[in-house]
Amino acid sequence: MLPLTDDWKLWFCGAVLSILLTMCVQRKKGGTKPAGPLALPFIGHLHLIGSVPHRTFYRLSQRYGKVLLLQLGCRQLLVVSSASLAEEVLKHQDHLFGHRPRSHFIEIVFYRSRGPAFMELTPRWKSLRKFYAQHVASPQCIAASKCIRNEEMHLLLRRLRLCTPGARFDLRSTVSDWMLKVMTRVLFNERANDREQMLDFSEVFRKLSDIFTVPMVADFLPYLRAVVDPGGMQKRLLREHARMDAIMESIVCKRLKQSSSDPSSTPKDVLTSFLQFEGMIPKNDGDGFSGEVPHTTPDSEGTEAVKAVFLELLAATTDTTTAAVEWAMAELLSHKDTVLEKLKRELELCMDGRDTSQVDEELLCRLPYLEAVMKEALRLHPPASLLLPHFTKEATKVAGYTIEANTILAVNAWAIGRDESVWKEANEFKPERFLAEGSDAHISFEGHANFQLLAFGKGRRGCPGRSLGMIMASLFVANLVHNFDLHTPQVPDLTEKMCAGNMLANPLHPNIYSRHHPSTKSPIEKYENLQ
Ligand code: HEM
Repeated sequence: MLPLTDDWKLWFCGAVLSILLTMCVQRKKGGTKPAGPLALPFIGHLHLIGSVPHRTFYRLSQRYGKVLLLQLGCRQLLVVSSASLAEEVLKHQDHLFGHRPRSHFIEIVFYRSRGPAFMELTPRWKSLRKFYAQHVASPQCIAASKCIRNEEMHLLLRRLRLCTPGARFDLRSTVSDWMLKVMTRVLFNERANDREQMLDFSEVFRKLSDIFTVPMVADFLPYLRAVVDPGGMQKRLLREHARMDAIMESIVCKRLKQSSSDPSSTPKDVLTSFLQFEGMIPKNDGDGFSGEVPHTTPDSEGTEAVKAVFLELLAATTDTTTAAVEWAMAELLSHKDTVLEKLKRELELCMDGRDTSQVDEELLCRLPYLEAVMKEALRLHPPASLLLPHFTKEATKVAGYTIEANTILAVNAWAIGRDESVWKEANEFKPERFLAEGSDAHISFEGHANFQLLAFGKGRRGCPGRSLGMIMASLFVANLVHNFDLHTPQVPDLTEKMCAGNMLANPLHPNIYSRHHPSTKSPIEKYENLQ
């Protein structure tokens, strides 16, 4: 090595000093990049994430500010934790942050991101969103599928009434099975687990959801993909995906066959509308089927797109709505003498004089306290606590900080819902805040304002199934509360766990007692012809 002359030593020290000085000045000014903890070589901040990332990000944001920039292996993650910053990225810069990052799990399970939720902002995404708006989540479609939800609720109530008084019941699987049955009927006119090919549906679906919990090493450290597969995750993923693919394939093929052999018997459901939308079966103009009948059998690319869309719709619906019900019930059982009693009274008043104890969907609009309870549960416990990941392909500025191209964005909806500068008694469960006379009566999930309430996201990537999700979750809670007394030996433990969404770490298993409503008959008669 060459010996350093005194001149060089002086130059060297001067250079180091000026770099340090610049760093200090930049830090003082806020710098051009958001502040963050020290990153380790290769893994960056991966070791800090922990099992409940929204809480880790919340803690880090308390220390480093509401804009955080983390290095997760080879990927940069920007986390924002205030309503005004959420507005900046989801409204003013929605055109940039509206993309989704690629993920190994998503690529496999959703057929190379061919459903809209994980697709980039392309014309195809736009037309799929339009399809959803018209054929899945429009008020007309929701009204048309109301009878399915009421029927399935009737069957569930009948089954639960047969439980031995005081039996422990598994709330989470009961809700998620119900959601899955409702949605498989709404989407493709089949009940999960009803026919032979559908037998394993719930089981495979749940296994895939569980795998979703585990962050894939491949996403952050792709160079380890070939050598590391913790817990055999990759193998399990491929196995369960193959099973789910076989089930979805049988559903799509059965429908295609039915439509070509006997078009008039084709059910009028979302699957038929989608196959028509894709040009895979002829359109029904009301007087029978018309238009070009495709002469070729759809290729695997065609059926893959259909499977991706339907699997994604089931995933988007089931876990989120199940989590919403579970959190609402956990909070109600934690506030038995106050909120739960008040909700029971509201339901009793609304149901008074009716000849059934089943709360039908059309009554939900007459239950403002129930709506406030559901909103409050979603404020404190948004099932997608960091929304779905957003992504910018272009460099930009957020709150004055420079954000590089190809940065992933997480919006901490959980932290924003508990921000004390926005919400009074932010950590308390107080549904009254959302009632007409309450302090937050004007805040709603709809529209392009109120970025402090983000359980359904906002902007172009905001949830298209918001109304349907709220209806299904509210219907479930209303019927459970009105028809049963649920007891837990202790106040429920509200510790969180990231499963397919933000859920209770210790699922509720309350003791169930059927409530008798002397003035009403059991909720059987109206749906008596059901199985
Ligand atoms: C309580 C129930 C639900 C909750 C809490 C919920 C929440 C969310 C959230 C947070 C997002 C991501 C928003 C973003 O990244 O900015 C989302 C996206 C989505 N949700 Fe929901 N959701 C629920 C129910 C539903 C239902 C019932 C459907 C089906 C109709 C649905 C379909 C979707 C789809 C397709 C997307 C992706 C949208 C896109 O990327 O373009 N969700 N949902």
